[in-house]
Amino acid sequence: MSKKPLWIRHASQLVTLKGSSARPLIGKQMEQLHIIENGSVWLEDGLIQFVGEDEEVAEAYKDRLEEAEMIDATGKLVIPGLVDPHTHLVFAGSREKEFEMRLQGATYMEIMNSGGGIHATTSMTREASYETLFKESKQRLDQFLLHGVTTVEAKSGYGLSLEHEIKQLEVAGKLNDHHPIDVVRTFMGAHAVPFEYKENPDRFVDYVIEDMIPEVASRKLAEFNDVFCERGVFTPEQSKSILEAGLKHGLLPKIHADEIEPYEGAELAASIGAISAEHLLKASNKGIKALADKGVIAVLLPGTAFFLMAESANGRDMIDAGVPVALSTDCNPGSSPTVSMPLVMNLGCLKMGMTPAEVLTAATINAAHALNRGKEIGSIEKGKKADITIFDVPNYMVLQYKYGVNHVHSVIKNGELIVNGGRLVCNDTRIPS
Ligand SMILES: N=CN[C@@H](CCC(=O)O)C(=O)O
Ligand SMILES: [Zn+2]
Repeated sequence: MSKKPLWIRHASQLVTLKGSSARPLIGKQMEQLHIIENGSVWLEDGLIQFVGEDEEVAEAYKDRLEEAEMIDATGKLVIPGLVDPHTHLVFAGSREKEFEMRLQGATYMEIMNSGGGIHATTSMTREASYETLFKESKQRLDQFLLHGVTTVEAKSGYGLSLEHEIKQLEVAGKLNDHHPIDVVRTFMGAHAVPFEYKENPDRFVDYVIEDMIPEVASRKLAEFNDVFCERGVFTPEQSKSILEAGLKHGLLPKIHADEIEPYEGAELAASIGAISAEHLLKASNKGIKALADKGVIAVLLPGTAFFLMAESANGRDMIDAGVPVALSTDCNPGSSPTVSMPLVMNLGCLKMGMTPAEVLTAATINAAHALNRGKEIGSIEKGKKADITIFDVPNYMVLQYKYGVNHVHSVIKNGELIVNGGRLVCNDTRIPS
């Protein structure tokens, strides 16, 4: 943790998103960014200490101004560090051949059912050593940082056996310990039925419930429990038992729901009290209403829809129905091999009818709530972690308008400048190569 205070000054726009730490923003609230012009923030001891107009901060710290390292944000946009609440960060290998097959007409499920897809990455991840998994995943984390992200979720689910699920979760834990980005772990043993259980999927469900969940929970390897509820993967009944078993062991439920077909996944998320329902491309109106009624956060993944050449989830309708919406990359080797939250925000506007203000809310404070961290991150307010991203654009509208460009100028994590001028400042000994 830096001893010197950091003083960010003269932001053309400082987007604070203040007042939203208790619960995610819904409806019109998602447009209320609480912007300060000529904004300034004082960061010290890893926390945000003071937020205001430049003169206010200068006055408050007038006896200590000389002590601080100053960042001049003139002409720049300053926002809370981006939060990515749905990734499959830890995996080995890549699947570019499947990409080509899909371009030639094969579908995601056809590839998976013929032994590719999640199964292919499971084989590569099982075979990879701990060190290889760490190295490949760490490179992705560096890329996330360069795209302005300061917290990511990481799901397991490419091990599909206790030994290999634990290996993935341990790698994610080590990344959290050694990399500036905070890595929040989700157990997803129910990501697919592995080959060895193909003839008896219910036995695999029992294995997840009786062996995997208790071990993962007792070793505190994850905070959340997720399941791929989709026709041909896990049924709503199987998903329910897996999520209930997790709850009994203190793992909060998340769910991959209604991605390829309508399957009442959103309804299940609401009835079980999941913290979030994710994907939702095919969620029914009834399901969307249930999410709104129960305050379940919809984590939407427009990069996945784009990459699968499918129609995006209807973010506009969900916001209008009162569902709290968050955005995420879904970073994974099959359906969304991207690390770019800025691109995901662009797609939120272009493909889901969300406004530039709504996508910012969805990628910061609402994403923080989807990770049960609304009180610590996601807005620029006194007492929160000093996680901040600075873009080389004068306002938040330009960030969405000039799409396809990485506008990140600086990233500050826990009060330390980690990315400067668009480059990793690699004098940090916590980042092993
Ligand atoms: N849909 C299920 N799981 C991942 C994809 C995993 C993969 O294809 O490797 C997702 O969220 O998109
Ligand atoms: Zn996913």
